[in-house]
Amino acid sequence: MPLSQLGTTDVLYLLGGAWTVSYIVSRLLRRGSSATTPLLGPPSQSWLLGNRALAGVDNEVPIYEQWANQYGRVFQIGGPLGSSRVVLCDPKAIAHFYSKETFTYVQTAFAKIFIGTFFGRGLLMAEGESHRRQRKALTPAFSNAAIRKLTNVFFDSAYKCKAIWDGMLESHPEGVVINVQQWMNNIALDSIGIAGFSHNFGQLDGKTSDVANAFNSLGGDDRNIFTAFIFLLSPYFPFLATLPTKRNRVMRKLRQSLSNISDELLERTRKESQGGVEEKSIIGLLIKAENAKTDLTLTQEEVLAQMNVLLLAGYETTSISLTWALIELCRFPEQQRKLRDELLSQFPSSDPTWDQLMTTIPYLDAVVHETLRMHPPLVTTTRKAAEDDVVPLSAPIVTRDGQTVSSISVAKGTTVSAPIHLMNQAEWLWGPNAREFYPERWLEPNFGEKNDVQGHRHLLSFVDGPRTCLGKNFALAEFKAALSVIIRNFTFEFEGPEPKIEKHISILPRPKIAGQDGAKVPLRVRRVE
Ligand code: HEM
Repeated sequence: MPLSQLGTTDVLYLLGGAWTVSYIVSRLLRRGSSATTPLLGPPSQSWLLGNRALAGVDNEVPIYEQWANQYGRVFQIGGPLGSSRVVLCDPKAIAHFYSKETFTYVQTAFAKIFIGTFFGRGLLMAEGESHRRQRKALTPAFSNAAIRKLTNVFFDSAYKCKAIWDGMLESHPEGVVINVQQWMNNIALDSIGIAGFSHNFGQLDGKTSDVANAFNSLGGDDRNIFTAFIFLLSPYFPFLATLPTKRNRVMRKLRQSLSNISDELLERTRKESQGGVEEKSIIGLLIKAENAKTDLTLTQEEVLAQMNVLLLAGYETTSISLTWALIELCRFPEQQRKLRDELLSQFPSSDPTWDQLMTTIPYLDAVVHETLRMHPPLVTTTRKAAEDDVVPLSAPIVTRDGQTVSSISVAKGTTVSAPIHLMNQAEWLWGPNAREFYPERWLEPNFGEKNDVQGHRHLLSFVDGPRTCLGKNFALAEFKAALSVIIRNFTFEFEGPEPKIEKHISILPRPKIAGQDGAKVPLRVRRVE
């Protein structure tokens, strides 16, 4: 049934059910805890829907910045059904919040159930000691030495894409229009498959995989109210996940194909120990390390769940970032030329090594970080306080009852969030051109001087603390390798005047050119002559 055909009574029943569950859970969580400091914040338009200022907005940053300026660097927003969340925009408060992740600040109940049900009990949903143990087991597989060995996987994927585009352009010197988002997905999925767990999904060989289908399905390409409803409730009522809906069938196939891939990988690592080919993939290294120990730190189920974690954390994030880089380089042709000139002058006929990618191509580094600054794939971190906490501030704020405070109390059960996109683009941290794509800022001698945000290069795109992105070096190597091949060989332009870019709601928000059906970013691509 399409959403528009839902009656008012249906909607009220749905909301009533959701409210009852969330009310009971939040009462249970708050029992015996102290109170959160009363904070200023934008008014809610209604108890039922909360503050609606962010609903359907493509760019939330100016709204958050205005609230931070008006109410202080820590404020409160009303959510649906009388709920509220504390928003931290103060660098010291954010550093404290991230440092206490997995113990004091934990995934919200829904996020935990969602990740656990659909992607297994891996690192992303683990908390506290279990998270620490799993992270310790996984970390060596992401070392610089390990990523260095994987760099050719990223180049191979980019060159496969290049070969296909060359074919498409052979008899079209005027260029062809290509939906680049699809190709960045193909590069990212094949790369994470091979580098993550030695499996070629074959997206760049013209195959379609169950994994790509599952992501499209979760990403809302087949939205309908019935499947969406079953999907949203199935974490709470597991039998719903067994109903024969299209999405459940797709998810079953995803689990089955990942389980087959992990069996193959286990078989290969066994053969390797008897003198086969060296296993370089992240999960392959993990299995090898686990096999070498007498006391296993990860269960078999956890090893399989880490494959899902790599897919969930590493596929869309990288393809979205690559797509955004191409969009920005179309908006700014001068920057596109400058990047190509740098790459062609340093690497006219060879590819950079991993060390060169990481350290000696400054403008590529600037474009990559500027893209991650302007378009963090994850725009906010939202967590629940698992215990009472006191959050220190770098500058005092005035509370709702007129007190000036230099720290705030957060009661157990409170929802707290850090707006990654705002902290990456706030004028008070990045200067008056904060909301412009300007890679040159990364090359300025006094860059970052006034910015106290902790995180990779003052960005929160990879967050900070115990949950900081484990695949950061993998992601940066892949982003830089793929972009270097593509920009050296092709030019990109919008068809006609600069189009409006909208948000396509998927597992993570993706860019789309306004008016396109689905998450499409068609650009005119020409060969560099
Ligand atoms: C541009 C690309 C990427 C960005 C911006 C990014 C960003 C992030 C962010 C924000 C988190 C924290 C998630 C949370 O708190 O819920 C995270 C976690 C994680 N990322 Fe990435 N990521 C990227 C690519 C990758 C890649 C390619 C991999 C793996 C190959 C990866 C592996 C992970 C893992 C394993 C975690 C979980 C860490 C933990 O819970 O301890 N990421 N990433």
